[in-house]
Amino acid sequence: MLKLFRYMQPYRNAVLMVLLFTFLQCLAELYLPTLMADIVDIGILTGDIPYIWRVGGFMLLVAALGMLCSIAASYLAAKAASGYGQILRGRVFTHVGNFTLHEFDKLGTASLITRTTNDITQIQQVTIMMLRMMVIAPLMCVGGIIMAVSRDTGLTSVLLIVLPVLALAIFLIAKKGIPLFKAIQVKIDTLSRVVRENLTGMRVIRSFNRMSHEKVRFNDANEDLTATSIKVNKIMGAMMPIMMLVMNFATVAIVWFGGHRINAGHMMVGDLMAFLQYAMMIMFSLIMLSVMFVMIPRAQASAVRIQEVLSLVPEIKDTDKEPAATGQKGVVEFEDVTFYYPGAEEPALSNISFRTGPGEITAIIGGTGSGKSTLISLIPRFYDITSGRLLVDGVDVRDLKQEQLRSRIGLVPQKALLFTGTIADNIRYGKEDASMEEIQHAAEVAQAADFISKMEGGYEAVISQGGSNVSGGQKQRLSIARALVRKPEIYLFDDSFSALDFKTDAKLRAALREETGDAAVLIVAQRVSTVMDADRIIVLDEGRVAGIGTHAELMENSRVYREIVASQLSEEEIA
Ligand SMILES: Nc1ncnc2c1ncn2[C@@H]1O[C@H](COP(=O)(O)OP(=O)(O)OP(=O)(O)O)[C@@H](O)[C@H]1O
Repeated sequence: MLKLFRYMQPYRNAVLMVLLFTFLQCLAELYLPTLMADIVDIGILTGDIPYIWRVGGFMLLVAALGMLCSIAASYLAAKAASGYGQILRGRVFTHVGNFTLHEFDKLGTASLITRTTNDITQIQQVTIMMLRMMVIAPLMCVGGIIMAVSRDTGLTSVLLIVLPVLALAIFLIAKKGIPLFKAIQVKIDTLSRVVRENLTGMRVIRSFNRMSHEKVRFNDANEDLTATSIKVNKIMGAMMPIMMLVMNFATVAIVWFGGHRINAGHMMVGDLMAFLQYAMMIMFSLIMLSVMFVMIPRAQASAVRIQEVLSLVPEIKDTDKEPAATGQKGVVEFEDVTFYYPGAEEPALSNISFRTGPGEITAIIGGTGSGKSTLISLIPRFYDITSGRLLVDGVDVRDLKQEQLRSRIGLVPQKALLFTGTIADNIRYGKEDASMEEIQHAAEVAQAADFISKMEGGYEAVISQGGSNVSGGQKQRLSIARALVRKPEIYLFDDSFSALDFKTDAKLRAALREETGDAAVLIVAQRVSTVMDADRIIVLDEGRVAGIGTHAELMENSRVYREIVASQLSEEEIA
């Protein structure tokens, strides 16, 4: 947690002010019982009314100052902790933005969401408490002991018995509670994962009638979290009565022994009253310390999870080099590229070599799991290749800044994803400053203009979360328009025509050929009809190139390609 505190730097002054105000508040509170003892022992016993008024007035002043310090400290602590939370959230969000897909896989999306929200809130709340209690508890404890001893040394023997008992009780409670607090965080992760899968997979769950199964899964996670929370609350609930019991015993003991000492003339009534208050302060400060010892490990568990995210170094880093201009545009070259997914034993791609130039369409076809999407994801450097060379415009992709590289690419992913906002906003996502004409043109080429004009509001029609109010094919066409509006040098279509009917698919490809001009186009497809007129077709089989050439060439030389064609033609004929 201390490591994370460095992000509090901008609030350093506020923190110092909190510590100062809290310190002053403690001094005021420690002074009050002494003033009260003076009123009783001097003012009341001698009947000195002006003295009572004078010291009483001073007491009010000290109390008011203490209160003002307390308010100021609370306000500044809340402000500093909230700002700290904001900074932490921002840091985590930005850092996660640099992650490669591998790091996402490692931590899990659900866990990353919990870490950015719940864990940081936890740290934020504990920081508010810590800022205040860190000063109050030790100061009240030590100050209280000094003041109590100064009032009556004889009575302190009661404290010598009570305080160790209290400390032991606190230790036992904390020992039981701390592991449970750590467990809670992990259980919240599990619950959010179940909720997330349920909400995103609602259609599948319903269509397979798995509602009851999912309910059981949710209930298990929910009950597990509840059971642990109840356990923690039981322990915390027991803490207060135990503390109160010890404190009440201490009060009785102090009054009893104090009474005897007053009778014997060793002590005055005011001193006993002040002593009682100091004893309370000491005990309360111990309780405060115990709360801190319980809360800090809890926040510590959260801090470790945040630190884990922040210390994860993205595998793909930007180069410092400025690549020499090659004069090439719209060229992608694979030179003997082999790629293993992190931790995988078998390569997903082996010895891939091909070159696609400006104005050329290269299609990639192959069975499921043959490595088509993997090949496409290497070009924008979602993953780094294991061996060989991958060149874009004649430069190794590792020698280009990621932003530089990606600004040349228009990617249409396999799973079309839209963002909440209007249709125009979603297309403009590809090019921030796109004019309305450019947006409309992109939509026309993507064969989306027709259905957009039929929607209420046209380009201003609102897309709901995740694009649930448009069909799969419409979603695909909008994500194609988003890539087109960018006018990139390299188009990557990852199985982006699968949800389109044959007619729309053909119309779209014809329009694309005109639109893409000098750009390199890579199309991953399952349908032979989609790839037939490409300049080059790469047939992938279990991560290896099983043939490269035009449709006619492959029909002659490639057994795998002929098998794919044969299987699809017969399927279409059957249909
Ligand atoms: N994130 C990943 N981590 C580890 N292995 C992966 C990952 N993604 C894909 N793979 C593996 O890599 C291989 C190629 O997957 P890829 O998604 O590239 O196939 P594909 O040809 O695009 O398949 P499809 O047509 O079904 O989309 C598969 O065996 C798959 O299990």
